[in-house]
Formats: sequence, structure tokens, C-alpha cells
Amino acid sequence: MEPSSDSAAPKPPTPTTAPGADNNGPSATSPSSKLNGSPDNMKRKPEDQASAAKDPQPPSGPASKRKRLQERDQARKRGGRARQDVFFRRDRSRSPGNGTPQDRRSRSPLQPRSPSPDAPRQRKRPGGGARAGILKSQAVRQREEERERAEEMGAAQLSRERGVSDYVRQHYNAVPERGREWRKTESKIKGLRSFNNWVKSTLIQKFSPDEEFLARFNDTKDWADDSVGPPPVENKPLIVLDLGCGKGGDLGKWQLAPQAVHTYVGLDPADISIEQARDRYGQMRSGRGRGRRPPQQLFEAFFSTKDCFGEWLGDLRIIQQIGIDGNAGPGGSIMSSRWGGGGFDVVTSMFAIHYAFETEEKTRQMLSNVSGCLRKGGRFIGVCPNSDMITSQVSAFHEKRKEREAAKAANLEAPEDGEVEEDERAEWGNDIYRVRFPGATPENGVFRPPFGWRYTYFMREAVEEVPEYVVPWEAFRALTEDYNLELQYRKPFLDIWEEEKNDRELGPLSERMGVRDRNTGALSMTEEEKEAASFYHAFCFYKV
Ligand SMILES: C[S@@+](CC[C@H](N)C(=O)[O-])C[C@H]1O[C@@H](n2cnc3c(N)ncnc32)[C@H](O)[C@@H]1O
Repeated sequence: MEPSSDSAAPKPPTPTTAPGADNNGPSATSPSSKLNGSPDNMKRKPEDQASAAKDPQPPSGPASKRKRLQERDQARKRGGRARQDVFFRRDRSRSPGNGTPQDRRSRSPLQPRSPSPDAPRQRKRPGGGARAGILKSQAVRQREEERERAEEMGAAQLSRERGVSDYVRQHYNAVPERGREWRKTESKIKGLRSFNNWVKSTLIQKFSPDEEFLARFNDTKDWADDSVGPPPVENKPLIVLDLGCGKGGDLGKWQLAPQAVHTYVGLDPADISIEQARDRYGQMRSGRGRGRRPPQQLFEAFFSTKDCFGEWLGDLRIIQQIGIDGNAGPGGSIMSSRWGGGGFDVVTSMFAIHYAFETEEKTRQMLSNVSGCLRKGGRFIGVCPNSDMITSQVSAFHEKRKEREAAKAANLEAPEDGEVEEDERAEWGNDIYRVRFPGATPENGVFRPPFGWRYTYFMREAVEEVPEYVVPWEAFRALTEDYNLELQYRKPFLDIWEEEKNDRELGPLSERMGVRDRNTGALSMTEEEKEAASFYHAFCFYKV
């Protein structure tokens, strides 16, 4: 987890419009009217939620080249069938969490064993046939009992999983929103908060722009100059999906993205956090937030309560409208991998994907959601605990444990009366953060199979012993290949600092965000905060 705060405030915008956010998105005027470029140049245009609720049709805006080609191809194949078919086809899912309520309904209870009084009397037939019948019915009963036992065990597992998810949701709902001023001045971990935010901004700055934008601006970096405003290429703004958006702490960072954002969709299972994210967006909209672009250029935002790792996202209207490919993942169709499926340019998940690693099913569901939502060439960016760090801590713990045991054995020390041998568990940390494994851990620190390795995480002021799961990096990377996601970048937090601190834009940004001491140029973090920061790494995958 991560303690969050706002990013730097380059220029407060002038309030010119004041539409608030409604339940599922802004009640503002048409999204396209807020853009720099002509609305006709828009690649995709999600409908506004209210009208979408009335009208189940696919988005009516101009389709992307990819989508147009896909539709043309479909139309050719079917002799010009309606476009709606294409839309619904794309929305189909093979995902494990996509069962309809009917699919998930438990099977009907067993038939009563004794026949009803109305049933015709069965003839008694002693001998082979009857015995075979009895044996058969015993076998059937046994199979049914086995099935019932399996169902019960499945239900118990489900309830354990639900227990953890509910706990996590309640925890994040209960974290107070203390305001920017407090986070910047009073917080005991303000250095770490600012640093984490700078890393997230760095990822957004480096990897959110698309190839075309980078090709045009890579050499000049004109876009980074606050005074000149957004460049003309913004007639192709980004569509962004944030999985585990929390209280909307990254909205300001997205407003500062080099390539403007057109639509931001924030999802999180914590309903109170989602309310707070909506409020935050409402403040930005009314001009009380901060950002390089004035509020009339603020992106459209939609927020929804959603478990993004346990459930398929294709049942959310806004996701359907922007585009999700139900065929992404292992065995997906050639068409799907060719045209890339989804409608989002960027999927981001900051400090959240470790919750998916509870089970393989959830991890795969998360990856189907990510890959299904991304267009070809889209980016999946995020930060999470670094399993290399966990591996080295766990193996160091076992080394020390073995040394102690060897010393004990050498001294032939028998436990004294009343002395209890402690069941040792791996744990480490300092005053501001702590990781504790409640169960046994692998001696070499290599987590196999890669799912379900639970630990609890404590972070001062932010997280109270919340259950999280190890994300064994190599296993994760191997799995992403099944979903057409190709690793482009992976770096531990402190290495990102070393690499980017003198960058023309990211260096000064770190000063504005209070990450670097303006006089000495050193990181404004205590040693303990640095240690806590080193628990994380950042990544970027491309959808290929
Ligand atoms: C440490 S917070 C990070 C919030 C935000 N991304 C940020 O960086 O400030 C972790 C977030 O993950 C969310 N989360 C936990 N389980 C999730 C799930 N199954 N799907 C989506 N988000 C989840 C939590 O509710 C919480 O908001």
C-alpha cells in the first residue's frame, strides 16, 4: 500500500465552469466540447452516463481506424449486418468471473430418496439386476456427496476470499481523507508520501503518451513547458482506466499528463473512497483543484465501485462504451490479437495489483480486464511491492534462523521448564512500516506456486496490518505474455530516483513536490522512509 497525497501544483486554474460530478460521472456538457482539438478528431467518444442508461446502443461517436476496419471486416463477413452486433460480440467474455446469476445459481437439491406416494410402485426384482441398480444408485449417491463436499469446500474458500476482500475494502473506506495541507506539513511520513507521488507522476509522464505523441515531441519536450500550454497534438487525447483508484489521489497527476486526457475512469471496491474521488473531481471541475490546464479543459471522469480483480469489467456500461475485448488472454481469437480489442490507451493500477495475487483466478481476471480494455499499443502502468525485496528479506530471515538453530544444537541447549519454543515467522520493517508473514515461507524466498502468499502490511498513518499478497515478479511477467502484454520497463523506486532526478522536467518537478531539498539536492526522506520506499517497484507493459 502507499500513503497518498497530491502532486505538485504548477498553476492553479481559473474557475470558469462549475458543473459537479454526478453518480457515475460528470454532469458537465458534452465531453468533446471540452477539448482543444476539434471533436471530429476524437478517436473515441464515450457517451455520457445518463444518456447511456437510457440507450443501450454502442457509442455513436466516430470510430477509431482500428474499430472501423474491424467493423468493415465483420460487415463483409455477414453481408453487412448491423454495427450493434460487432459491439455486443466484442463485449462477450470467457472470463472466470463472468457467469450470469443463472450460471452461478447452486444446483437444485437432491430428489427425495423415497418415491412419492403417487409414483407408480416399483416391482421388486431380487437378483443381479436389482443389485446392479443398488450399486449404481450407491455410486451416484457417492458422486453426489463428493460433488456436495467439493461445493462446500469451494464455498468455504469463497467466503475466506470474501473475508479478506471485505476487510481490505473496509480498511480503505475507513482511512480518513485528511487534506493536502495536513499531508504536506503534519504527516510523519510526508517525505515518503511526496516521493511515492513523484514516482507515480514520473510513470505517468514517461509512459502515458502514445507513440505518435512521443515521436512528435520527444526531441523538443515543448509539452513540458507550463507557460506554453498543451501542444496541438492534443486532438488525440488519452482514455485512461485506473484500477484501484482509491480516493482519487492521482487525478491531479493525470491533469498534468503531457498528452491531455479526454476520459478518466476510476474503479475501486471501496465505496466511500469512490465517493471521495468523485468529490475531489468535483472540486477540480469547479476550479478549486490544481493543475496545468484550466477547468474547462479538465478531462471527463467516471467513477464506479468495482472489484477489478474478482470480477469482469465488461458489465460496466462506461467500459462497454469505451470498449473491452472479451477474447483477450490465452486462446484469444486472431482477430482480437490483431486489432487489439479494447478502447483504452492506458490502464493504470497504483499500489493495488498485489490484492489480485490471492488466487490464480483473480490474477488472471485482473489480466483479462487489463488486456481486454487496452487497445493495441496501449500501456499498462503501475507500482506494487517488489518481490525481489521480499525474497531477499525472507531468505535472510531463514539464514539467520538456521544459524540460531545450529548454535542451539551445538550448545545442546534444552529448553528450560516453562520455556516455549517460538514458532518463528518472517517479518521485518522499522518504525514506519512492517511486513509480517503469518505462515511458513519458502527457505530460498522463491514463492511457488506464485499465488496466495499472504502477509500483513503496516504503514504508519496509512495502513493497519492489511493483508496483501506477494506478486512473484517472474511468474507474473510470464503470465502477462498470455495476455499480449510485453514488459517495457521495471525499476525499483530508489533506482527511479537515481535515474530521473536530473531529468529536465522530472528534476524540477521533484522540487515542486517537496521530494528534494532545494539547497542540498538530496532526497527529503529519513533513512526509515527510504527503506519503506525501497519495498516497491514500478512497471510498464505494452499491449502487443
Ligand atoms: C494503497 S491504495 C492505492 C490507491 C490509489 N491507487 C493510490 O495510489 O493512491 C490500494 C487501493 O486498492 C484498492 N483495491 C483493493 N482490492 C481491490 C480490487 N479487488 N479491485 C480494485 N481495487 C482494489 C483498495 O480499495 C485501495 O483503494
